[in-house]
Amino acid sequence: MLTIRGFSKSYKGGKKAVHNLNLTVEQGDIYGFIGHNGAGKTTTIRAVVGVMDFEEGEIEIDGISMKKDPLACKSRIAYIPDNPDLYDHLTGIQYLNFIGDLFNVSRKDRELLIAKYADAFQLTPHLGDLISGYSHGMKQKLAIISALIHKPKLLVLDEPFVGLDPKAAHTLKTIMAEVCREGSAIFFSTHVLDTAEKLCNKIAIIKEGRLISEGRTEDVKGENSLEDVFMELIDHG
Ligand SMILES: Nc1ncnc2c1ncn2[C@@H]1O[C@H](COP(=O)(O)OP(=O)(O)OP(=O)(O)O)[C@@H](O)[C@H]1O
Repeated sequence: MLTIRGFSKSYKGGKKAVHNLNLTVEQGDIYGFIGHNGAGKTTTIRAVVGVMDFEEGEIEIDGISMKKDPLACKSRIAYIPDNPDLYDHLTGIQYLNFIGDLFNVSRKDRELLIAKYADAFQLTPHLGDLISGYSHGMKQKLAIISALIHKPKLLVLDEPFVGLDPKAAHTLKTIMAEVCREGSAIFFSTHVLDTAEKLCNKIAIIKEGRLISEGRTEDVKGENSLEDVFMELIDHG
């Protein structure tokens, strides 16, 4: 579903943020991408979803090259950045309908899925309110619902648990597992190692722009906790 081959990125005037990164996310995977602040997670994610140009390497979504056919790639992706910037002058439901229109979601599917996910995130009573009046967590929930209603093949989330209350975080974990069982794939960054350990079937650890461990969660962590392995690799890897 997602293949990254030999991806490198340098920012203008800056050092190399990511070096020769290779990884593969398959259908049904919940793939956790972890690393210290400044390790290169957001840089990689922005290239994967096609909002940042890159010169070195290849990124494919569902077998399609992001460089050659970015529109076809983006139609298969939903991306939730760490600080979603939504349209403040729309109400929640207007925003969801706007996204539904963009992705050609049928009226029937739209109504069913909005009702399902807005209820799960307890956002239904607020869908008629302007987004400008939403809290950070409510905006995060709305962004997540907007991503789910068009049933993306690949869901890419940057720090999705930041700003969510414990109930909403639990709801999101349940939904992430459900959509992957139904055939989507998820690639997400997180600093919440407990959650990554429990939720992800695959993990990649990035340090200073280089992958230092990658694979099935049980192979990456062995008999240890993911936190212990992460600390060891970050300090001595
Ligand atoms: N627009 C930019 N211009 C120059 N350098 C940048 C830019 N964005 C990121 N960087 C640098 O690239 C490196 C990787 O940053 P990135 O945002 O990808 O890290 P991250 O792993 O997402 O970190 P965090 O966990 O803090 O969000 C850092 O050294 C950062 O300073």
